[in-house]
Amino acid sequence: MGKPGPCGFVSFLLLLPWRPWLFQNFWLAVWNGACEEKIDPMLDIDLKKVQGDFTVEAAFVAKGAGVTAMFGHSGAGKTSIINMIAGLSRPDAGHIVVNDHCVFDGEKNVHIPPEGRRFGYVFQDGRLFPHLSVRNNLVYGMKRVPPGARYIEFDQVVDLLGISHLLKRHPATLSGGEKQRVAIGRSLLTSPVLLIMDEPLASLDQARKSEVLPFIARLPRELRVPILYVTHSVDEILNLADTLVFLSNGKTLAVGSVETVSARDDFQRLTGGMEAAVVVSTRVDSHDPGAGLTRLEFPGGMLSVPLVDLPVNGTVRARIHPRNVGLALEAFPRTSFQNIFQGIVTGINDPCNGSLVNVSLDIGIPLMATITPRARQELDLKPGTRVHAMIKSVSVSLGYVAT
Ligand SMILES: Nc1ncnc2c1ncn2[C@@H]1O[C@H](COP(=O)(O)OP(=O)(O)OP(=O)(O)O)[C@@H](O)[C@H]1O
Repeated sequence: MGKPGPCGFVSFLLLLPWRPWLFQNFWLAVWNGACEEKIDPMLDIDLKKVQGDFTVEAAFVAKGAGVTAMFGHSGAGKTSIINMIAGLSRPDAGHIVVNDHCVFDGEKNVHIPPEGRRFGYVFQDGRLFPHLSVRNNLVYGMKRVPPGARYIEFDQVVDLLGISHLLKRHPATLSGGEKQRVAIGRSLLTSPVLLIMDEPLASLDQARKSEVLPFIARLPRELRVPILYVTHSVDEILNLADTLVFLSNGKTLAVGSVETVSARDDFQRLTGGMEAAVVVSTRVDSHDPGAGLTRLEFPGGMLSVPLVDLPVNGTVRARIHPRNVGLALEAFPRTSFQNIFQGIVTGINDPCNGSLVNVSLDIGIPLMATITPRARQELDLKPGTRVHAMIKSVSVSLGYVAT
């Protein structure tokens, strides 16, 4: 995100020789409910702040211990919102309630300072202490948490993140992915009520990203810690997010499931038109090793995909790219395509490289297909034309997808 965020300040806070009693006092204020308690939503955010020419007016509610991803163009207001949630800047109005603890309420003049919010942070660059071993980096924050307020244990975190073999090493000897896993562990061991992850994978190459993603995906379910995740990456959103908050010009344009929000035209435009994809939540129905296929069930039908190593009944997100969808006016009696569905054309766009055709399948899901202008002309496609959509391939988010 490129600008000073909570990171510098939090590193500074971590280095302060804090007194445990001071910590405890802040926490008691939080736990005792400094303002009216609200039950149920895990994250209930409503913020208004005018900063120069830019106004933030954002609100969203995310329930359950899942991953809430904030996504928006550069300058959409993600850092501004994170800074307010972290307590580094004070909103003009609104409220911030996390896990039924109110840390800001404009009307009641409640503003818990950052160090009293019990939030954990993970940033793009792990910010480990270079002079400390991995073990000592991990226990650094944990030692400052009163035992009664700890709900995450050392062994649990080390096992979950697969870092037991690294404990004696120093940060300089770790790979980028290992450093990030240790940084996540250090934050978790402060037993945070909310983990804020600000582009935590942005500095890693694709291989390292794929290494760390599954670990992040396990956190909400195995440790019951809610995560607020800021990213520019659609892949990370599709693999991790339960709730997607889509921001533009300081406002929340949409809040909801990844499937719903990512299907919006404005989201598709921002994420690159032809690279956009339809996302379908599915359940592993069965495997057929002989045929090399796995069958994924979704409300309305089945998708066959190349064999995936996932347990039956596991949930996965299937992502269907427009470039992998072909359209025909008639059914092919003999075809190698495994996934053919009937539907109706609902709209046609003309991006530079071809036509993007929106189709509403009879089984109730939308689909997009890329076809050449010539194919469009030959098929005489227009809204209302009935078509057979052939899905050539489906990307499956393996194993670590949020549910
Ligand atoms: N203190 C401030 N005073 C005035 N304007 C500000 C201030 N802080 C941020 N802005 C403006 O608010 C807008 C949103 O900035 P913000 O950093 O929150 O966006 P962002 O979504 O995090 O962007 P990026 O992804 O590029 O990091 C920008 O136009 C920025 O210039």
